[in-house]
Amino acid sequence: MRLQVPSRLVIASRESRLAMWQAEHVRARLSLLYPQCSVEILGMTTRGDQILDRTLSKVGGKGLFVKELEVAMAEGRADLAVHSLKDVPMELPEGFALAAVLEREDPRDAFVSNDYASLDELPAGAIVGTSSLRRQALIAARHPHLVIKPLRGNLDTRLGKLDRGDYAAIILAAAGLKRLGLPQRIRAVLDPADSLPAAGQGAMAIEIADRTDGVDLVALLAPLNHVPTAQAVTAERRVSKVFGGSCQVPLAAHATIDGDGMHLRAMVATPDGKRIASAEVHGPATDASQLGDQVAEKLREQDAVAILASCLAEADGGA
Ligand SMILES: NCc1[nH]cc(CCC(=O)O)c1CC(=O)O
Repeated sequence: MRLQVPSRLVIASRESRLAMWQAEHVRARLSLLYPQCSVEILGMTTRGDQILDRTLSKVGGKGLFVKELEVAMAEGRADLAVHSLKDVPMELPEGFALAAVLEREDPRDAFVSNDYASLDELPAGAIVGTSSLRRQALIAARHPHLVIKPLRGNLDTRLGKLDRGDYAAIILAAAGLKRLGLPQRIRAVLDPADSLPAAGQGAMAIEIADRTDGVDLVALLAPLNHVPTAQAVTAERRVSKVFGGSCQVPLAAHATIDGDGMHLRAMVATPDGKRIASAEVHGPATDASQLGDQVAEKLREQDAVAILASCLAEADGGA
């Protein structure tokens, strides 16, 4: 059966440099696949981009970065949205779906500093910037002598705050720095054994809305879907979903694929890093969701629910 290729496709994207790079990457690949189709990018500002003064977990979480793009699709102003998968809520609203997950970039966290080469080199009291509760908990657990301060904004804003001297070092996703052509800013990549990545970190996803015009976007986007990455992030996001599916808790889930096999590791912690539960499972990559459930079950056996309950209580009290 021949695919019906529309004459025009519009990609909705946030306007940060990273989001635009990602949208342009998808645009270029679709243009190569479907030269007869004009692929355009519609840039837009989201609430998540506007609210820069508060920790994201306190103002509504991940959905803030995707809502406006979904509205554009629902209103027919865009056909697809390109996201950093890490920012996509575990459950999409009715009528939306992820159509493809692209091959993952480096999923690790990166240590960025102008003065120090690694977390181990930082002196007691040094200020480390991150707004991720996961990174905060993991740093606090291993480096209790460091001071963690919130750091928001897009990548350029965050690097600017480091360069201005507000922090001794900051932690960012290696993937974003690499995509923006800034790999030289990475002084050290953190070993996933020490800093287990967030679910979906380093992967891009394409979201679509249900439509009635007969255009099969899932089929059109299929060549961009990278099966091992899709399997890995299915397992990771399953763990996240089991534990509430928000970014309001320190939770990590990271899967690697070797041939047909998957190795899934996951962790939950209190924000101060004093209590950590971690677990891992191995199994067939095709059983991604079940592996996610299994690792979640192991975390539960280590009191994960109580650990997360204590940090949710803290978030409520600290507003
Ligand atoms: N929450 C912000 C965000 N969402 C995706 C990335 C980086 C790229 C990626 O993980 O794909 C970042 C920046 C960061 O965590 O430093």
